[in-house]
Amino acid sequence: MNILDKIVADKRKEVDLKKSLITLPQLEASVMMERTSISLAEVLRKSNSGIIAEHKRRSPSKSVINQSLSVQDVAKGYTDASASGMSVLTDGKYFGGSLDDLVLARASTNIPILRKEFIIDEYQIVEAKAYGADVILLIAAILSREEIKKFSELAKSLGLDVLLEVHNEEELEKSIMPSLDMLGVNNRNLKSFEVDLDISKTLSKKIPDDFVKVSESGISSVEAIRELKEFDYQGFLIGENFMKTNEPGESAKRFIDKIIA
Ligand SMILES: O=C(O)c1ccccc1NCC(=O)[C@H](O)[C@H](O)COP(=O)(O)O
Repeated sequence: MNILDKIVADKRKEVDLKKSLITLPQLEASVMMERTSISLAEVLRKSNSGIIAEHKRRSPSKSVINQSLSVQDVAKGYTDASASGMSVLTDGKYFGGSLDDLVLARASTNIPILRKEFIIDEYQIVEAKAYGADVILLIAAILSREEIKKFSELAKSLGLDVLLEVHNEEELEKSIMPSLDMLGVNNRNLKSFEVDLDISKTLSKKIPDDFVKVSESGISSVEAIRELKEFDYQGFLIGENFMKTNEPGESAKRFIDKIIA
């Protein structure tokens, strides 16, 4: 079984357990359900940098990245750096994240927050809203077209933006639909962990102009951003490059300042 299949199998068990502990009506009672979400797609359309800075403690490809920082400090740092958005990993087993991280990030910043999660059930979308996210991620590699449609339409009905992630042409063709806001190309193969920025460059031509294009993973230089901008990317999801430092906010600030200089 590859790592992605393992993550999804664990996620199914986790979601089933959660559903038995916290019911949908209980989730829907969260004050956050009334909050007006901020559109990351709109922010990216107007942004000069397009950086979506990620809070990432560890990962299957790198094990430990940074376990010592508070998510509040990281969120404040990314906000001071003028990041366009923040991505918060909420998976515990493989990434060391949690829904607490999402709530704490929400309490520390007003920039749009992406719940970075392996979404396989509508329950997790309501959860994303209830815990303060503005955007959800849907990963084409683990969802059918019907699921992408059902999940993205639910997210839109809750006022959330949808970032749909693909890694190849087949996933892209299966996924295009009007209920998506952003098309993300993951440069990392989630089964082999191989990273190649050319994946973003190759797929860009196939993404219709109606969607904001986001390039994800393996980005560590301003030169790479400049090249990706030539391929019409407006969003850039960066995790490890910032989180591996002692001050992710400062690191993001220097990076963003260089882009907009
Ligand atoms: O990062 C991983 O090792 C990973 C492995 C399996 C599934 C997903 C994974 N990462 C999730 C992400 O998409 C990245 O955290 C995000 O794009 C930022 O990537 P990076 O800048 O390379 O940290």
